[in-house]
Amino acid sequence: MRFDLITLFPEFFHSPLQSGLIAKAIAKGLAEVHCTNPRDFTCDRHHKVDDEPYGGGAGMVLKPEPLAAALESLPVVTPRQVIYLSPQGEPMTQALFQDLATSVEQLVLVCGHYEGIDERVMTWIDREISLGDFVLTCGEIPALALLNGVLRLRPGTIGKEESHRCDSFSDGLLDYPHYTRPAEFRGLKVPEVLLSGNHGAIAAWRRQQQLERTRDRRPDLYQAWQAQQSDLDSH
Ligand SMILES: Nc1nonc1C(=O)NC1CCNCC1
Repeated sequence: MRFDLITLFPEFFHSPLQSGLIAKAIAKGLAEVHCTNPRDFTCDRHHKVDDEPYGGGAGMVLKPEPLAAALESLPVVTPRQVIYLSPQGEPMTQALFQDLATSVEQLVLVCGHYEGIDERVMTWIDREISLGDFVLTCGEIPALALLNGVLRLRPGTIGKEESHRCDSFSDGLLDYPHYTRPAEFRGLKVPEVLLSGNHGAIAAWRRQQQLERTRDRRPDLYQAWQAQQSDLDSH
């Protein structure tokens, strides 16, 4: 899988792509990551990538020429999607990551800055995606989150030490609590059932924990899960 990051700050990605499972996946050749800086596609002596907004107002807007030139400079690997990261996009979910991990071989991620990009650049964009309903200083953080979440789902990225099982969102519920040695820590004990060796009881306890946590913390997810269950029960 090829990731192309359109970014004014390629150095932002150096460290996070050099550690952990993502670095291992890249080293194993499961993915290649390329950064392209729109500033390299400017023609003026100041290498201008942004300008004042038409219609006035605060802030700056990323100019269309450098972004379009950067996008057009990329090799094309199909199937591909060109994604603009912005708060106006569809929200990132595990289902969206699953979709991208299984449907494309190239992901181009355009990282926004300032007030945003000139709307005419949307001509080159397939999909707008948001990390969440908040505003950051840069689109690189959402781009990194998306790269991480999608590459994690590609075969070979996570081994037996971590399974996609914990993608509890994939079954619509939050994850259950986890414990490891020691059995007692500062007077805090591990739930007895987890020490029982009774795999049926352990599975039932974990499922119950998922349901209770989702009900208490994310009523929106819980409601959707209940609706999904009633659909399944009625078929
Ligand atoms: N939330 C977000 N999901 O994707 N991008 C997001 C974001 O906040 N981008 C910033 C918006 C203001 N300009 C700099 C980039």
